[in-house]
Amino acid sequence: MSEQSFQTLGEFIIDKQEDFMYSTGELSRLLSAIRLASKVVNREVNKAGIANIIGKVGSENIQGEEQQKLDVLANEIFIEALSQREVVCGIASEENDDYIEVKCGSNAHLSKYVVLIDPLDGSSNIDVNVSVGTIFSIYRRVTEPGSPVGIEDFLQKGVNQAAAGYVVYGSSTMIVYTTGNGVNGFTLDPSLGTYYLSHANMEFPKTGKIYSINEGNYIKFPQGVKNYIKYCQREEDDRPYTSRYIGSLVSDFHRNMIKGGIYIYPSTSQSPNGKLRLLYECNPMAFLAEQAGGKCTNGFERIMEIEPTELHQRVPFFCGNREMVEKAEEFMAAAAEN
Ligand SMILES: O=P(O)(O)OC[C@H]1O[C@](O)(COP(=O)(O)O)[C@@H](O)[C@@H]1O
Ligand SMILES: [Mg+2]
Ligand SMILES: [Mg+2]
Repeated sequence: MSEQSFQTLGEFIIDKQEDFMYSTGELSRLLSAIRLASKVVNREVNKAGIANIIGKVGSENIQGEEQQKLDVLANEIFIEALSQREVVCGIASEENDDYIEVKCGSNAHLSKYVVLIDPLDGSSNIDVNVSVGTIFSIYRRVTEPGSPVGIEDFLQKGVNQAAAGYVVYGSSTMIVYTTGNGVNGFTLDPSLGTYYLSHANMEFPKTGKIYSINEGNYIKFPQGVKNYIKYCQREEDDRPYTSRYIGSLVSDFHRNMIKGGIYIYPSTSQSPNGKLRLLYECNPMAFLAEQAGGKCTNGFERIMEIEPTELHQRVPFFCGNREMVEKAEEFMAAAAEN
């Protein structure tokens, strides 16, 4: 089938507008702004080695992480694309200490959407040409359109997300997103600069055989996680499972959603809340996982039911095939009893 017979992302966004009774097209324009920004970032990622955008900028973000040049560049590209189109009234990003109130353009403050982004996910892989990503989460504001944006517009439970998704900049570049009606994936044809629907109605396969965790931290893991890893490695039934860990959440999640698996970033003795950020990493991946028939918890409770208290708060993260996450939870509960 030649590409012109595939549905484009632009066509899909318009078609799906009908899913929303009183749609104003605002969410469609917002998704289109993300589509555009992802193409610009894709171009930069592809030529990173020759465009002097490899390496560190020499500054740290609020989480004390050294910022990579591509972290900062991707952040600027997404913020500009979103704020120039009056489609959002506020933006929060991993690379910005505080949220940004979008003022440019006369009507931005009238927009009913806020966006939370991880502009470049998997930063440790940028310099070594391993796939990285972008993660986004979209909410309707809780404050009145026209009034100043407030932190409460961002500190919403994941269950309130209007849409969420990621871009994976890998051997091919894809956008995968949901608006609560299933998960769809689109592949970029760089020669035309067009995304095509290549993965309709994505779902976790019934069973999974892959576990993804940074075993280098094994000694610091909770006993429940150590026991689950041993369970995955035991030679019985359909095990041992295969260990796969890219070190980019987007890429590890994408592979596990297609092949079947579980990704875990647990608490450690050093960081009791693990590493991943609730609002712009865990909630969007949880929305996608649940829409694809999977499950996502902090080892005990549903990620999307966690009440956020801070913009950059971290949570332990267990995400993937439903039965694999439930098995991991069994080990966490059993260890918690001891
Ligand atoms: O190197 P570690 O500790 O295993 O952490 C890897 C994890 O950290 C992350 O890189 C954090 O995301 P950022 O790169 O956006 O900060 C995830 O993508 C990845 O899964
Ligand atoms: Mg990240
Ligand atoms: Mg990041």
